[in-house]
Amino acid sequence: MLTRENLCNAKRIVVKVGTSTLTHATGKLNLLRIEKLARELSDLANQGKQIILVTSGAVGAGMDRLGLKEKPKTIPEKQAAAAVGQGILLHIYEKMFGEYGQIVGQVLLTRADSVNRKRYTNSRNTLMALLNQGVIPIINENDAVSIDELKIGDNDTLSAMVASIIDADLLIILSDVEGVYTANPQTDPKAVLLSEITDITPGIEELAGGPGTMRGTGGMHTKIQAAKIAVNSGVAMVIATGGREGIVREVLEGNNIGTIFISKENRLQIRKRWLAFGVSVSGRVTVDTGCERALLEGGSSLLAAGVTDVNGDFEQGNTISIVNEGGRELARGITNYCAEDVKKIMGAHTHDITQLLGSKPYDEIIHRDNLVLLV
Ligand SMILES: Nc1ncnc2c1ncn2[C@@H]1O[C@H](COP(=O)(O)OP(=O)(O)O)[C@@H](O)[C@H]1O
Ligand SMILES: N[C@@H](CCC(=O)OP(=O)(O)O)C(=O)O
Repeated sequence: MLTRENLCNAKRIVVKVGTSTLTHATGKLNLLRIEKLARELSDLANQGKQIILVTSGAVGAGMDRLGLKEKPKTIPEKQAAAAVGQGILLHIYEKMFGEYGQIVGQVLLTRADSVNRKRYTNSRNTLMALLNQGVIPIINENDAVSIDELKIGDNDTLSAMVASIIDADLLIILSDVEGVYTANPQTDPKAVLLSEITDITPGIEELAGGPGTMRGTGGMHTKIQAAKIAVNSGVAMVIATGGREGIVREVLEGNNIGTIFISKENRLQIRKRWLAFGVSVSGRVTVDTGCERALLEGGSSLLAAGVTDVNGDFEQGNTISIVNEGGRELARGITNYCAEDVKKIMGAHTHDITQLLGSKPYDEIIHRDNLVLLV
């Protein structure tokens, strides 16, 4: 397990850099910063580390080239900006990494590449092949073509999914803020930096606000969601400022900077990681405390008797979240019943399902084999 003291042992490292770090307040690319990042990551690759860069900035770079002062409002306009900007970004990375003799390869992903298990495995194989040849994959969401339903939507989540897919040791998210504060430091001067988070409780999730600038996308909220994916996949995560030169090296030296999220000791099996994080969540069921205990401590399947509420319009076969009465997400899994049927059978005993629905195709709403615990 990685802690600050042994971060230097991280071998496979995903670094995510946000638009707020890659651009100036003018909206133009911060070339000096990109150059320094390329130099630092190339040097780490020279040391034998396997580095993956997840970069935002396509929409920002495209907006600048197209002379747009505000973020495009319609999806096609945003996609057009991304199409223009992605080329610019890659051209610059290719040039700057090339200065240090480092080969890079562009990989553009969408949710479709993880929803389907074959494509999930294929993405992993491609990335591993690049790493095995000493290439730094440069990843972004394929914004120009991804449709709403199959969008990952933000690169914090994308970077955590990538880290999960390739069994990374560490994910470093570089932003325009030092780490997670007790409140948004841009609006609350009394906010205090949290150095270490061992448990992502609902309280921690509540601290996280939206983006700091109109250039950023998800703010701290998506970074905390990303941390949930990372730690449950056995990947430690650090949020740190991308504004400081040498920041990645400092993190790896174990300096007390930014916020570290300690990963769970047991990495989920790959199928369970795919189930929990590759697929979109289509709805939510709330369970009572007895059911919570049975799931967490008893290794049980989810039965109708423990369900107290249903949200969302999910179908049989969709992935749904199981939350406790305090709203904490306990698990995710593939449901055997659609939302309408769960509403009819919630609170009922298994032997009453036939009477309530006219048939009972399954005893459990989610079978244990198709369920992943997240706490
Ligand atoms: N609790 C918090 N701690 C730190 N930053 C926060 C918090 N809540 C909201 N934020 C905001 O999140 C911003 C970083 O996210 P974002 O603007 O999306 O940047 P990026 O482009 O790096 O993803 C910070 O600048 C800050 O304004
Ligand atoms: N894929 C988009 C970035 C999405 C995103 O999450 O942006 P950010 O919050 O700046 O990391 C782009 O390249 O513009």
